[in-house]
Amino acid sequence: MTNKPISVRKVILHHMVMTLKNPFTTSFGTFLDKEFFVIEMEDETGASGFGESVAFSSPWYSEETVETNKHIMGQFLIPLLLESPIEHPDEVSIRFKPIRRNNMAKSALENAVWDLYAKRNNNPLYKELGGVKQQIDVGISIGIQPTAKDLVHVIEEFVNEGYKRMKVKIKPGADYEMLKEVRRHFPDILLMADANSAYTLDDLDTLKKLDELNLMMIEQPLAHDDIIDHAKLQSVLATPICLDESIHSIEDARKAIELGSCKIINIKIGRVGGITESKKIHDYCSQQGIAVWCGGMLESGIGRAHNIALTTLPQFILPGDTASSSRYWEKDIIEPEVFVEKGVIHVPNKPGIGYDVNRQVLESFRVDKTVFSKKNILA
Ligand SMILES: O=C(O)CCC(=O)c1ccccc1C(=O)O
Ligand SMILES: [Mg+2]
Repeated sequence: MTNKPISVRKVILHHMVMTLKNPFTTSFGTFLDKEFFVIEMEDETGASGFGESVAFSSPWYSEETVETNKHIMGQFLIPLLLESPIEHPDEVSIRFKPIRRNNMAKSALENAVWDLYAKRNNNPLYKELGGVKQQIDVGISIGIQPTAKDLVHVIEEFVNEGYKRMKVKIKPGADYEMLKEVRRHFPDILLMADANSAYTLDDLDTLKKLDELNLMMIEQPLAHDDIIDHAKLQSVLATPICLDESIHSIEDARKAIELGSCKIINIKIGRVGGITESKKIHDYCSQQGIAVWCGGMLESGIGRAHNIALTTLPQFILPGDTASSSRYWEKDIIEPEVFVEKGVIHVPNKPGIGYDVNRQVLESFRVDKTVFSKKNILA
């Protein structure tokens, strides 16, 4: 396609705070709102690309936070982008290599470059990525509920809305009995559990009992940085293990697969440092016959749009966590909002991420704004 290199002229960090429609409880605690950055990146033609940082306000899921993202982007990554033109988005992760880890900060900026690149080519992002699906299947992730009865009630609602797969957060004390009740009410739904690292091998008896419930998978039962104990656990469980927190790169994926630590991988663009790395993991899993799906980080519409584009790749065999905007937000910052119909999202065919940013709504949830340009960086 085209190929003038992209000269990034300006990067704007829109610091956002959006209130979740419903509190979301994991094994670590309850979220009431989401704080993040919308990255707006302007090139030499005045075109803009958008990305979203997915780190949370506190470092419970990984070590990154909103504040560390700002520090790393502002002090280290943005200067590397303003320094010289970019031929292709795949170069961004190479340019960022001297900076260790901080994958969510890297991903937020790389995703904006991908959007900009696709827009300059007048092509939908999913086509730039080699996506093949016009529609994608989605499931939903359900926070820990006070009682089994509440959980059954919530699931019933989402079954009726047509979501293709129900994922339930679990933790010790809110696991087997609750899921058993769900299974009793819904013998046939695609059901899985996500522990966010709440167990150890000392909990083997509880984890083995979950095998009775015909779960599609159990996501990240053990430590966030482990692949060894997961391999031990997988060898005695019938239920497939899916890794989330433990996988930060294609190298991590390779090692986990070689060890037998999991049978499924949840790819989150932010966790692995961007779309380029996500594609590498996807391609590797495809060769190895490992199914993947796209996880979520309670994103606004911009992050959601990138997830949708990625999910059009063929090895995204299992429904992901990218539910409709209205599941999370009274009003999303994109136009149109992400809409799930009978468990399916129809992939937009407009250039770039395929959704427009609603400036008015964006500004209404913005608490701060920082502008980086060649001038103020190099001065
Ligand atoms: O609906 C979503 O965006 C995903 C919900 C979810 O499960 C989740 C939300 C926040 C942090 C981690 C996770 C996870 O997948 O572990
Ligand atoms: Mg998870």
